[in-house]
Amino acid sequence: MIKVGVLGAKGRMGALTCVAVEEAAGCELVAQLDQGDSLDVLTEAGAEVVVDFTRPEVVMDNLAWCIEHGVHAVVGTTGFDDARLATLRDQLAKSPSTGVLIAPNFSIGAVLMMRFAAQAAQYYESVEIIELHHPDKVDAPSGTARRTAELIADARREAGSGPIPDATTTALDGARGADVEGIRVHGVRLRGLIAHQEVLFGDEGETLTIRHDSMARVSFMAGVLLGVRRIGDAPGLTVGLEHFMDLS
Ligand SMILES: NC(=O)C1=CN([C@@H]2O[C@H](COP(=O)(O)OP(=O)(O)OC[C@H]3O[C@@H](n4cnc5c(N)ncnc54)[C@H](OP(=O)(O)O)[C@@H]3O)[C@@H](O)[C@H]2O)C=CC1
Ligand SMILES: O=C(O)C1=N[C@H](C(=O)O)C[C@H](O)C1
Repeated sequence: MIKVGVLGAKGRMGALTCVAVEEAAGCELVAQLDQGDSLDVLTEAGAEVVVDFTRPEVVMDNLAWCIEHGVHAVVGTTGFDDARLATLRDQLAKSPSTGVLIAPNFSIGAVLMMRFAAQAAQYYESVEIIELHHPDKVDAPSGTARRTAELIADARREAGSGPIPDATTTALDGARGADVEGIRVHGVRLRGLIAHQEVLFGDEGETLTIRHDSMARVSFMAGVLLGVRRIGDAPGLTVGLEHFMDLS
């Protein structure tokens, strides 16, 4: 049995994760912590793996504690940039048997959408990303959109693609979205939505749109459980659930 603790257990994702872990074969839910609870409960309960669905402003402190105490972490919380990932690598170097998975998106379909977008990137002159979420989301653009833009930018660099054409010289603030490594990312917040993304590619005479929709948060649970089951055998830092999936 893998002993699992959940951080952010009263939140939208954390609460669902508690249920998923309780129902999962080979997993035991030993701690459910939220704002104000002491992380020491995790050691008292013998947690081997922690799932973090909290907030970008607290997740780094949670992970520092987990790494220091040799507790593996499966992280859905957003807000990771290169500087944060470098900090985690430094911390993990001092606790070499501990594993941390940072998964911008746990939905299998979203992981595939990112993979397909990276594959398509070299063939198109233009690309833009539209992410659409529920209005209670605290960060923009989404972690998924940032990651997708990074993967597309990497693929374009590798292919030697030129700059994306855009003749705009006059624009209201925000009209052209955020610039993530040269890729324009647009955010929509709309009641009724959960988590959705479109990646639009264009070239002479054709466009390609890759769209993924999470219609319910249960779509993230298979990926969370995959992370929980695999992280104990993956010391160090893993970024992206695709590393635990067979996508060859
Ligand atoms: N990777 C993925 O597949 C997914 C990632 N996410 C990401 O997960 C994160 C959480 O999303 P969501 O569940 O919707 O957000 P919620 O606001 O519903 O949940 C966050 C919870 O964490 C609690 N919390 C805040 N600080 C702490 C702390 N220090 N220790 C423990 N708990 C704390 C919050 O309490 P309080 O409200 O009192 O602050 C709240 O209950 C976001 O970054 C979101 O983008 C979401 C969906 C999928
Ligand atoms: O806050 C959310 O809801 C989601 N957050 C993640 C993100 O920012 O990409 C994953 C998914 O989009 C849902």
